[in-house]
Amino acid sequence: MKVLKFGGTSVGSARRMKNVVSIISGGEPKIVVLSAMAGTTNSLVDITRCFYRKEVDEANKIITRLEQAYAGHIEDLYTSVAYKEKALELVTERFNEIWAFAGAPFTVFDEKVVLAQGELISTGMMHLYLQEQGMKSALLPALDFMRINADGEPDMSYIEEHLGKLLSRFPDTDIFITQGFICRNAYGETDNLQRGGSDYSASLIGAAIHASEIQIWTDIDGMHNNDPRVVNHTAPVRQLNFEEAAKLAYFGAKILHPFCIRPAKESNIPVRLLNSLQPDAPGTLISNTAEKGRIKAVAAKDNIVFIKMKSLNILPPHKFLSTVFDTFARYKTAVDMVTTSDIGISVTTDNPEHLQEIVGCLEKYATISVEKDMVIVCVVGDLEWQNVGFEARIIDALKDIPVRMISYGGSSSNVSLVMKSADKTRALQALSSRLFPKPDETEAIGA
Ligand SMILES: Nc1ncnc2c1ncn2[C@@H]1O[C@H](COP(=O)(O)OP(=O)(O)O)[C@@H](O)[C@H]1O
Ligand SMILES: N[C@@H](CC(=O)OP(=O)(O)O)C(=O)O
Repeated sequence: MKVLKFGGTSVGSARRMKNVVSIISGGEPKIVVLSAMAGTTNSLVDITRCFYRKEVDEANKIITRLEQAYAGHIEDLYTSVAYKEKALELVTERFNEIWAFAGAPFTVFDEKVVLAQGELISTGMMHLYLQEQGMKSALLPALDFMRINADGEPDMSYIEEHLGKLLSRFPDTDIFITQGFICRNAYGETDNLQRGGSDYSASLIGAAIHASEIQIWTDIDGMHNNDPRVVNHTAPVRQLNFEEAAKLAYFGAKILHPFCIRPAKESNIPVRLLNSLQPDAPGTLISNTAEKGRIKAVAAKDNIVFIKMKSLNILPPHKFLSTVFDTFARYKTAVDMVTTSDIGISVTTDNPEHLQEIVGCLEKYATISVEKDMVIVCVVGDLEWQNVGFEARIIDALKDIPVRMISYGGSSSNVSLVMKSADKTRALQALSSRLFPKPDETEAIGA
């Protein structure tokens, strides 16, 4: 069985939904994971903000606009009056759930319920459309099997058991539709896997059912060798190993959710990134096959804070390092990159929530400077240290750009560099020109 995930852009209109149906019809049995229609979750986030601020009129406006948009989608998607009515009933029920919060005290639990509506609507609409087309499908409610534990980690044994039971109820069905993104937490409340989390849902489902392949269908022909929103003439990378893909996702390649690779890697299930607008394009295959000696791609992670700590020599060097890391750990603040010297340590984080407290604790032992609006630019590929030359090419590409910190050696699949956000575009373009000189192929190291 395969798992096919279609993102918000792939189900973003009636036409796009019909296109998804042409992709999922026929072939072997599959679980189809859908995101909310494009823009819906952002609108739901806006609605929750209004609810928190008690801006009922503004919330009403956004809800009404969204509800009208769905009325239009229903008109475009279904042919018969009977199915249009059924769909309208389904969508109205979901919107009533949202309306019920207007004007009432609003909590974080309510927020999760509002955010869940987008995926509940898109999957309900798809299921009805398949019925109208005479195609047999089953709707698997993600809230009945997708669960995270008290630490926010997926509860794999629960997912396996409950998904298995649900699937066994439909022995003659080949198309199963389910929601991405949404789940229940350890207390049984509606929760989610964080923004963009439908990829993660697909990968967890794939691992739970030991799928033969996980396909992530989006609006671009696979992972490109640089961010296509920033750089012109990027090209798809045909093959990545799990580690390279995980690094790119973690360091900002938006096409994949950062957590999505781990379950697939642990179960050794290939992940294919495909374009729902060009279903025959080969896309990118992510597996444990490594291609030797190639720089594969560049990605950038925004909103990074750079923290430089110069020791006041109050603590011995070994104690200084452990005190720094203990302090970050106490405030549950992960660091992305670290460099040390004889007198100090520099780190980066994407989580500034407790930065003031952390700096307050460490100021007794170090002179600290904090720089915001930084970016991590990450070059990914087979960068084994014996493959001489790759560092020189990266540094050469960035020769005109001030680089705040460089990190290599923690893994041999990436070199990461910290710089100001204002220099990101220039840096990504320079790296593309130097590392991938031709638009349709990546360059071998040393070539
Ligand atoms: N390295 C990259 N390769 C491909 N796409 C990328 C990359 N970096 C950023 N993107 C962006 O990711 C987008 C697809 O991800 P996303 O918007 O989450 O899709 P979906 O709506 O299908 O979930 C692409 O349209 C592209 O602009
Ligand atoms: N709808 C959710 C989950 C998701 O993964 O969406 P997409 O696949 O469109 O990035 C979000 O917008 O965060």
